Parts: sequence; structure tokens; C-alpha cells
Amino acid sequence: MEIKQHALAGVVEFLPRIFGDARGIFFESFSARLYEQAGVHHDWVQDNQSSSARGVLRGLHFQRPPYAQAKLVRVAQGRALDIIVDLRRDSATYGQHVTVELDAERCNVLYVPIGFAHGFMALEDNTLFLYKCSEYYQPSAEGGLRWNDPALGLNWGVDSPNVSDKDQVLPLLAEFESPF
Ligand SMILES: Cc1cn([C@H]2C[C@H](O)[C@@H](COP(=O)(O)OP(=O)(O)O[C@H]3O[C@@H](C)C(=O)[C@@H](O)[C@H]3O)O2)c(=O)[nH]c1=O
Repeated sequence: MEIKQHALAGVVEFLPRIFGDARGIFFESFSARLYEQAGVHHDWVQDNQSSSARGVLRGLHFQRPPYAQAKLVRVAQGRALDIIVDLRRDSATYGQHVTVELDAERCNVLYVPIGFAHGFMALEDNTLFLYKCSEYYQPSAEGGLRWNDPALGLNWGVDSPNVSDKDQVLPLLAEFESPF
């Protein structure tokens, strides 16, 4: 497995070794031992799955402490543009982001540390998005940021993605006090 450290502290991408043969492919989609060697250690308590049509954008989301979630995100079918924004108040890179394309060919996995807002846009129809969370879903702790806040400078590659009504009215960075 290849481990790629991204520019923002703590953000790691895992590229598993993929074994192909006449039947298809095999790879380890999660290994506590290997991930711990890269400093990623949580008690993963919930697995989520969503399916999205091309152009669907979900995010940017987080849960506030004490229900904050780290996430391990990947795509099992299709492709997605994944963006995470650093909301750690004491971080030198507060407000900055990392963009990673996740796809079902490379089976890459992005670690989203606690303190980041997370969003993704499906680049193909039937994009199957899978992720582990280090804390249970807690609706009262849900928070987010507007996907197209100019202050974030995110490049989603399209002007009018398919965004839920709830996500269209999430706050802007300037209106917002980070809980992290
Ligand atoms: C996230 C979540 C949602 N739900 C329910 C609530 C709601 O009725 C329905 C759809 O929820 P949402 O619209 O919030 O789904 P979605 O927009 O896909 O939310 C997800 O977006 C990505 C970007 C993330 O990072 C995730 O943590 C999560 O926030 O599913 C759960 O039951 N458990 C969960 O863990």
C-alpha cells in the first residue's frame, strides 16, 4: 500500500495494492494495522454508503464536538471529486482545502481528520460512495459550510451541481465560528 501525505497536516491518502487475476480484482479496503502505521487510529463505529448521479454534490458537512467525526472515504463504483476544508482554529492552514479524486479503479481512500468539513461531487452516474466514521450520526450536532463560498475558493469543475436545499443554505465561512 502506498501512503500519500497531503499538504495539510494529518491528511493522508491510502492507495492499496490491487491484485488482479482472471476472476477480477482483490484488495484490502481497510486494515487497522496498516492505517495505524500511518498514524490513523480510531474506533470506527459506523459505515455509510450513498449512491449519486453525476453532478450531485453533497457537503460540506461535519459534526460538532463532542460528536465530531473522522472519516475514511472512498468510491466503490464510479468517480468522485472529494474536497475537505481545514476548520481547526489553531491550524496554520485554517480555511484551506485538499482536493482528491476518488475512483473505483485505484480504490484510493482519503482520511478526513476531525476538524475538517467534507464534501464530494459525483463525476459519474451511479457513483457509490463508502465511508467509515469514528462517531455515530448525531443530527443535533450537524454543521456545514456552503459549497460555493467564494472565500473557500473551491474548484468543483462545474457551475451548477445538483445540491440539496439543505446544503444550499449552509453558512459562509465569514458567518461562522468553527467548533474545532
Ligand atoms: C449522514 C447520515 C444521514 N442519515 C439520514 C438523514 C437524512 O434523512 C438522510 C440523508 O442525509 P444527508 O442529506 O445528510 O446525507 P448526505 O448529504 O449524504 O450526508 C453526508 O454527506 C457527506 C459529504 C459527509 O461527509 C457525511 O458525513 C454526511 O454528512 O440520511 C442517517 O440516518 N445517518 C447518517 O449518518
